[in-house]
Amino acid sequence: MAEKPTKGLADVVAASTALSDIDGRAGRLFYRGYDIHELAGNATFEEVAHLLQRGAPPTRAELEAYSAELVAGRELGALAEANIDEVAASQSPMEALRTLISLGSADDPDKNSNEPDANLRKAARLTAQQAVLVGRYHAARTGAEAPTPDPAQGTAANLLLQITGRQPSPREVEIFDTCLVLHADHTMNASTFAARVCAATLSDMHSAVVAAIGTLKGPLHGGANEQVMRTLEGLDPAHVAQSTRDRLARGEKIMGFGHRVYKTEDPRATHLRRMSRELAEASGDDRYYRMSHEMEEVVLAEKGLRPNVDFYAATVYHYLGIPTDLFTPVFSVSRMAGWTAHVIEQHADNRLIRPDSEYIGERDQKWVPIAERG
Ligand SMILES: CC(=O)SCCNC(=O)CCNC(=O)[C@H](O)C(C)(C)COP(=O)(O)OP(=O)(O)OC[C@H]1O[C@@H](n2cnc3c(N)ncnc32)[C@H](O)[C@@H]1OP(=O)(O)O
Ligand SMILES: O=C([O-])CC(=O)C(=O)O
Repeated sequence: MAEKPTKGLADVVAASTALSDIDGRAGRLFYRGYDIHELAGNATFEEVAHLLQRGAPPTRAELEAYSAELVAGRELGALAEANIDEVAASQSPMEALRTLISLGSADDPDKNSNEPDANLRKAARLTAQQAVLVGRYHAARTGAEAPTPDPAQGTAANLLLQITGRQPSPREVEIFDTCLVLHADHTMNASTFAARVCAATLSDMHSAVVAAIGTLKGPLHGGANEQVMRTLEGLDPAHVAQSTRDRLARGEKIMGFGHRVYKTEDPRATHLRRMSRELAEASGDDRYYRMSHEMEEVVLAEKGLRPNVDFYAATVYHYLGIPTDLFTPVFSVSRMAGWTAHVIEQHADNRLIRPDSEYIGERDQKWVPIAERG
């Protein structure tokens, strides 16, 4: 008989990885051995994507070559290009990304190969395309002309320009770049696990990231950042504490709090809180930052729960001028670096992922033909 399952696979080690590591008690996160506190504000998203996908921080020449690959990879395939308007008109942002990445596989020159070189090329293209797709989707649904990506600028500057339609300040780009760095990988989170399960059948990288996008979309995972903003927008600033207490008393979950692995502060939240405060002060309207801070104090006092990565990311994105329903898509742009790196890692040392289940249904049933069932 199968063992009792651990609900939600909590504490089950499902894979070996050299990509990221978490010390949940100490509140520490590492990408390939580099502390997130060292990377935040010092490394660019492109450097981190290279680190994850290609195994080491790039030299200057490697970064130039990788950046050129990303620029070339911004070109969408013909099928995605032909359908973007229709998809934008009929699908929400995360649905649309799931569809458009799936369509994009049709035109990917490496679509039929899981070989290491093909996977590296696809990882770069998918990372570049996810950012372009978010900007193009937003332009298509608003009827605006998407600003042409500037080949001299990186992912953060271009994506902010594409979404907001205005040239961001250098500090805004730095902050957004740090957000992308902070969200790039996170051990066996649900979307990465989904990607690895798919890849482990020896399916292709596009299929794996489509599974991951669908998984990130849920409000218990990446979808929480959008819900955080909707909560803040729906709150009366004068009653944040009472309303939060009331919701907790009713047994409701407060989005952006709690984590399966961290038992103390999520180290990414430390940076996001600081950046949220900076942007709030610079904006001249720090209402949402103050409300967030008040919520944080109440949830800690009442439930002992701390903010996760999604909590202060919401107000950072808001102050950067990103529409609320693009918060999770922005997360997916960054996490594409991690998902693709995990697919590469899975394919390099593969075994089918097929756990067991505990059967809790009826046994020894006798089949009654439909004519006798009434
Ligand atoms: C990028 C990311 O994915 S970060 C996570 C984003 N998700 C969210 O912010 C959604 C809100 N948070 C949650 O739902 C959870 O904390 C999760 C999904 C992140 C982790 O889930 P789990 O590890 O399964 O914890 P679980 O949901 O069992 O919670 C344990 C207890 O804390 C409570 N709890 C956990 N999170 C919250 C919360 N945000 N608000 C209120 N109570 C909470 C649960 O109700 C449960 O209480 P109980 O034991 O009295 O029933
Ligand atoms: O690790 C998790 O379960 C969720 C998370 O914080 C992430 O994916 O960044």
